[in-house]
Amino acid sequence: MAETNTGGVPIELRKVTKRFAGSDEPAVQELDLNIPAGEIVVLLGPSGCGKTTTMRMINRLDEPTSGDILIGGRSSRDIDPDRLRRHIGYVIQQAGLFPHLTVAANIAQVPKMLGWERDRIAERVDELLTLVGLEPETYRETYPRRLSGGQQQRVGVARALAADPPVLLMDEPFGALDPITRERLQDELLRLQDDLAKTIVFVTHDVDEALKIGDHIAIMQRPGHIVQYARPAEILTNPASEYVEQFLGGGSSMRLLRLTKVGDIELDQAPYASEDTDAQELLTRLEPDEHGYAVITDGMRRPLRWITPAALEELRGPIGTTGEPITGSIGHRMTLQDALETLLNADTDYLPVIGRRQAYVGALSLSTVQNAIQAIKSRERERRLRRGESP
Ligand SMILES: Nc1ncnc2c1ncn2[C@@H]1O[C@H](COP(=O)(O)OP(=O)(O)OP(=O)(O)O)[C@@H](O)[C@H]1O
Repeated sequence: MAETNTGGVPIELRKVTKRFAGSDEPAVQELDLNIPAGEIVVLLGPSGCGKTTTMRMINRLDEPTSGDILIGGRSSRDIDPDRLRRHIGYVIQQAGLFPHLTVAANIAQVPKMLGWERDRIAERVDELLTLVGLEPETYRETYPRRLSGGQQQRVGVARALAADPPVLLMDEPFGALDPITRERLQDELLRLQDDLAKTIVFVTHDVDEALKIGDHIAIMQRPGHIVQYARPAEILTNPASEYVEQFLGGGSSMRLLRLTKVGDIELDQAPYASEDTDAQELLTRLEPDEHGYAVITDGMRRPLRWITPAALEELRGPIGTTGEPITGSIGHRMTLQDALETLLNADTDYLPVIGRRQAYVGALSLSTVQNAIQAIKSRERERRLRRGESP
């Protein structure tokens, strides 16, 4: 897998303008954009705002009318276009696979152009098929028409990654897929990116896709310029203009539930203690706290049991194995939405939240989530008030 571990390079667009012959307004106008190495940057905006043109200028499928594009610090004008495209993977809607070539031959295109040995290519094809979740034995010799849309898209991603390019351009890659396949491929792209750390420019006009996939999002407006460039949470809580707000549409609170990680909200700090803690000592910590329970943990602070004040009152000496076993937990990286779902299906009204190495970091109940939602809403209200709009 050594070859799939090359990280990305930064891309910088400096006052890039593109005018197509015969059009009055430019497709892209004096666009500045810094794309950090190893990040996914999403270009988001309505049809015709210049997303695709911006992307096509990065690999020189379109040439800028003016301005400069630096890739890894080098002006793209100084790089031969063919060479440039071999170092930039490109994934488009409906994959764009060659129908008369097998899956393996489709993936092998760039390595072949680079003159790789047959064995090396074959090995790479199998490695990539596995990477994108397709069994090489089954799919290697298949033709694209026999694959589902999702499978074709996976092959498209494998093909783009073939020569391990530092940059991937993805133009609405999941646009033609059904919602379930689309979500699955988004998840897999994020999982892949955890290992590969490519610089990815991703075009979409789907707000939810952008919020989920992007490390940063550039919201574009016609004619071809950026109105806000920020992290997803910042865009939701602090849209730069009414245009951005309208483009995002309603439901920002629900979106924040999907975006916010459990570890980022204020958790219920129920006290915890190990089994050898004196029961009466733990009781003194519990009462003034107004918490109805404490968490008993092992030596690594992993949660074992719940214990109530009533149970502690009966006890003298160490707590030992008293208490009710904890049957579930919530990971600190879970989204609030998933945590809510887990809570609603749990046997208890609260669940421990575990952080690194499964250590207890706090507890979550419906009211903790409700408080977090309220905090999000009041931030939104404040923002509207500041702008002089009615709350
Ligand atoms: N080859 C071309 N010749 C002339 N005009 C073009 C060409 N390509 C794009 N345009 C124009 O440039 C503008 C931006 O187009 P572009 O495809 O970049 O937008 P987009 O945001 O990607 O839109 P969509 O979401 O519909 O793909 C549009 O007005 C489009 O008509």
